[in-house]
Amino acid sequence: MEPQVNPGAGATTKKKTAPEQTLDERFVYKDDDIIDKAFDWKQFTRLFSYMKPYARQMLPLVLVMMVLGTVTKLTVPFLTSMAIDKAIAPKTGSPSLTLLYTLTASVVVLYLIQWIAGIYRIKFTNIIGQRVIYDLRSDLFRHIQKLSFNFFDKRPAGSVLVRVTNDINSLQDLFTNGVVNLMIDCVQLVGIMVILLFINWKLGLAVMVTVPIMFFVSTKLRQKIRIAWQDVRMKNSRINSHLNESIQGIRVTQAYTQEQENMKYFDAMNSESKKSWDKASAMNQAFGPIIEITGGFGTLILFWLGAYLIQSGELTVGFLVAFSTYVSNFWDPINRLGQMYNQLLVAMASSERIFEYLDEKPNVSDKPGATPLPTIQGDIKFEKVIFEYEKGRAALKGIDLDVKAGQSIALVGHTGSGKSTIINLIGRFYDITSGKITIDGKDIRDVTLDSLRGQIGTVLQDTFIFSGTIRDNIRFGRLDATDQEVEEAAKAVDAHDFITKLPGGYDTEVEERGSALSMGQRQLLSFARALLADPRILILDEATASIDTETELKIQEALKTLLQGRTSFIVAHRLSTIRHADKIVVLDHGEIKEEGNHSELTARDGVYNGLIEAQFRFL
Ligand SMILES: Nc1ncnc2c1ncn2[C@@H]1O[C@H](COP(=O)(O)OP(=O)(O)OP(=O)(O)O)[C@@H](O)[C@H]1O
Repeated sequence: MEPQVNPGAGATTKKKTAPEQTLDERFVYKDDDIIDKAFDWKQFTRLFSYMKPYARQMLPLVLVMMVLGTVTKLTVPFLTSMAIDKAIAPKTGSPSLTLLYTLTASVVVLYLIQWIAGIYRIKFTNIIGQRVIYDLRSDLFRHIQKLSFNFFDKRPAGSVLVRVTNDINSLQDLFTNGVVNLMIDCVQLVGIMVILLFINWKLGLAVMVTVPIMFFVSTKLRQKIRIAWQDVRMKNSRINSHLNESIQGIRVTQAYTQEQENMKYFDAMNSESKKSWDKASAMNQAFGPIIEITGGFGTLILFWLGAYLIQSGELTVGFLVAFSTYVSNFWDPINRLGQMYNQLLVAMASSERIFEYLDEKPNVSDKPGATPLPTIQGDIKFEKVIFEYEKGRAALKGIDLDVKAGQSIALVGHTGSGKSTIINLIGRFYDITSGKITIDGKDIRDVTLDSLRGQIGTVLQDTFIFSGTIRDNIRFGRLDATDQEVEEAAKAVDAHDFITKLPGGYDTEVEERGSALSMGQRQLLSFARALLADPRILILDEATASIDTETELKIQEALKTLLQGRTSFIVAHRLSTIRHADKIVVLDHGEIKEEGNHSELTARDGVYNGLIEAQFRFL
């Protein structure tokens, strides 16, 4: 059977065994594109409010250039008609070469002005466009950075990326060319209409009969073309998602020899993309001839009626030539207006997606009147804390915990028992559903987020290394730290040795996510980073991956340095860490089952003992 690609979100969820499953059921990518979107004034004004800061300064210049360009353009056919009627074939008297030269020279000057006005118009509009896009992109990035974990839980990174890149880019055209072209076309259209009616109203009206037809054809057909191209974009976006996933998961794919299977799906998507591209491009090709035929119909009327009017003496040959030039200048703006309208609708869809993110409120934020948290001593208390990621499914079911300043707490429990949830709540990355968490007696919801998180150091299991130098990565803990402080922190956690052995020492550039460093090295770097930040509370999600004994010992020593004098919560995976903790909290399905230090808990022969036995029986 031909593999089918998924029709987007909402693909069947019926349970099937693997052999029955089609590829479209295996890979489900949420389609992010709004295919068709009606024009919305409110959104349009909001979008254009981004132009406001630059409009006063730049728009008058653009308008002057635009008027200059249009007036010169519309004057040329008039001079041509004069050249024919007055200089080349005058009704009375002989042809005048002097007049012809003068008119030709004037036309050259007009073209020159038109050209210069065009250059400056494009320059100024580009400046406006680029600044608007810059502001929009910054706003969106600034806002996304403030959004809560909850927002990112629900959205794949790819879809967020597409909004910051593709959707913003699709507005670029509108701001750089679209708006100004729209104004130029409107001015030109009105100008030409007035001139046509002025030269000969009968001929003018006759030619304009084709305008509504032309406008209708142009708008309708363009709409179809736009939807076809949107479809192409959507198919390509699915290819991107699959590509992204395939590259990220390439190690697993190769380890399980799933390359063929992935290829089949990719081929199916690729051919769907090609099909939709063929369709869109065929429509595009049909557009030109249809517009030309409609235009030809207008020209036919023009020459047929024009010839008649010349015979009856109501029109001169020169004016007929000028008329035909105006008419051909007439189709372009009409044609472009249809295009512009469609461009506007595409922009509407993009801006809707951008504004949806901009309007998204972080669900964890400073409450009105929140005060900065004074320097923390380190007492932490959980009182009857209940937390649900999703309504009705409690991840923590009434946690009571009393931690004294300087104590180290090891959180243990089976997978999914709520260990990571507890540490996420201390930094208020999620707000609790009910109960209370206090630090030094202050409810963490009453203090500002910055002052709270600024005093908590976090070391996650999957240490995130940013692209940049080793030094930059350590300094991420405290941006104003001196080079010496960076090195002291590295020495304290025993990372100095391996860093100095790297080709560039502290200035070695690490690739994105630090893939060139070993797990243990990355851990040590993150310890140095946390030590530099010198937080009163330390949260540590211990790495699960096993490392060699030597590094293990180094990490244990580094950990001791790091934990000294701080209140710490460790999601512990190593027996040595657990043993040294002041208090071990054993979690089970979101509840605390046991609490105490290692010797107390082992003496009890309860859940802890069973857990230790199951996890560390190989030790
Ligand atoms: N972002 C999330 N959205 C919805 N549910 C979540 C989310 N994160 C965790 N959960 C659920 O909350 C419960 C507790 O998860 P948590 O990550 O705290 O467990 P854990 O003890 O840290 O597990 P592990 O040892 O595997 O890391 C689990 O049932 C999990 O499915």
